[in-house]
Amino acid sequence: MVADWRSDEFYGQRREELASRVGPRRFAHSLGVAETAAKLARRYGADERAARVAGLLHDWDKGYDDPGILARADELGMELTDELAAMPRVLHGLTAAVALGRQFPELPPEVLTAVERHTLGEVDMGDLDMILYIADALEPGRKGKKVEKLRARVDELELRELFLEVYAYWVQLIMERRHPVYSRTTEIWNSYMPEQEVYHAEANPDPIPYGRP
Ligand SMILES: Nc1ncnc2c1ncn2[C@@H]1O[C@H](COP(=O)(O)OP(=O)(O)O)[C@@H](O)[C@H]1O
Repeated sequence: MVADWRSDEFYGQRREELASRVGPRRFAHSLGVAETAAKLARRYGADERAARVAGLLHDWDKGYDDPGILARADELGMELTDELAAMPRVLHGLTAAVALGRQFPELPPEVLTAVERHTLGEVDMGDLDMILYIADALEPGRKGKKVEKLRARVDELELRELFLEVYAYWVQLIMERRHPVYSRTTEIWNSYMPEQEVYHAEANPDPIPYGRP
């Protein structure tokens, strides 16, 4: 009998399983993400337990190597686009969401969706989706000046603004590392941008009269 997903027992059991699914560094990262997500949930008025559980589980499938994660997606009956099949590093959240949903059907859809979206993001992300995305980037194990700057902005920014700061930082990092960028990244980014005011050129107040000799 599986314990209620909100219980400490459920958390403890998944935590133990996770320790055997990923290496010690990834395990420590997952615990850091869980705690950071819970803090962000408190700060932004979201469900703390859901955030902590999503943080713990987000890298559930990160232990697979590239051929392994492709086989995992296949076993789960997932149909991948050619593009995603060529980017195995981004698949672990997608497979984990499907696998966890089947193994623990009592997990709420918001938790599974947040796990699914934690790497690539998506248009129209919910609060928990954004919280997990941010926590993954800002947990205490992530080092660097930019990460520290972003962490310092948690108190100051609304959730959506903080998410956009972190998303922009990640996309920039991917480009700096000369990695391919997922083709929907621009669509996702643009979906959060306000409608641009259409620029109307002013009529030139001093036009050169057309046809002057
Ligand atoms: N929009 C994107 N396009 C291509 N690759 C991406 C994109 N977003 C994240 N990635 C890559 O996916 C991999 C896994 O990301 P993620 O799970 O967020 O990071 P981590 O493994 O460091 O926790 C990383 O190599 C990251 O650079």
